[in-house]
Amino acid sequence: MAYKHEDLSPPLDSTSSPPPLFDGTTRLYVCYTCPFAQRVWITRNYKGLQDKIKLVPINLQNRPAWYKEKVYPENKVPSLEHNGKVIGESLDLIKYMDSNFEGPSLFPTDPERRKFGEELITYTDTFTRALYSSFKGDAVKEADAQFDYLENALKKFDDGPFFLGQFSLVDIAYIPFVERLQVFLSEVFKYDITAGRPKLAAWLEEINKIEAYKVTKTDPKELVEFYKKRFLDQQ
Ligand SMILES: N[C@@H](CCC(=O)N[C@@H](CS)C(=O)NCC(=O)O)C(=O)O
Repeated sequence: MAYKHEDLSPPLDSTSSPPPLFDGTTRLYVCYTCPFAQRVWITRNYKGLQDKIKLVPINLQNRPAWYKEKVYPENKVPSLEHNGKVIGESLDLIKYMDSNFEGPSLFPTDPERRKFGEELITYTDTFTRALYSSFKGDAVKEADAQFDYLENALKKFDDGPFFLGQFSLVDIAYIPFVERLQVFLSEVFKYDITAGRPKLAAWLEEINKIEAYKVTKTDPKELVEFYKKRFLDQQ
């Protein structure tokens, strides 16, 4: 099926009125640069749900008050307004979206693959925490350990370039963070995450061909600047 492109609307800020909440429309609240929101945005796109799930971008720097008050008291993105309820947490949301909406399935039925997939999805928190907390310490050593872990995981099923062979929720859980870490580690630490890791290199090459993901990418220059300020206190 051909990918359905859409125009992205500008983010809503403190001056914007809320959408007509709980009118039966399914809405995915995101921030275009948030890696957690990106997971759910990719899932929506890959399943071809552009017409069924309306994307509502929020400006997190200048947040509309109604978002916390009327939509999601946690005041974070992503969140999904569906069937009169609002739910959050990106890893729960990608599973929820895969199970409750039409479109290609993003999790295999084979028990061995499912078990490994769950393990890898759970590991994303360890992976990101270890790397993000290493930037002021031994970032290279931590990057070696964490990207070796991914390289080994990619060796498990060889009937496709993705973690469970075919493209799945596991790839979606990791790619927003790998996208950011790849540019940041390369720019700041001169560290190439794909050097000596052919599986990871092939994974990135294939994932970058997927339109549903490509349209969600953040400008690498913007990422590096933001990460420098956020993690290295550099202006
Ligand atoms: N555990 C959450 C994390 C979501 C999250 O931290 N999102 C950030 C943006 S990248 C956010 O909304 N931050 C706003 C805030 O914490 O006030 C998930 O997986 O969805």
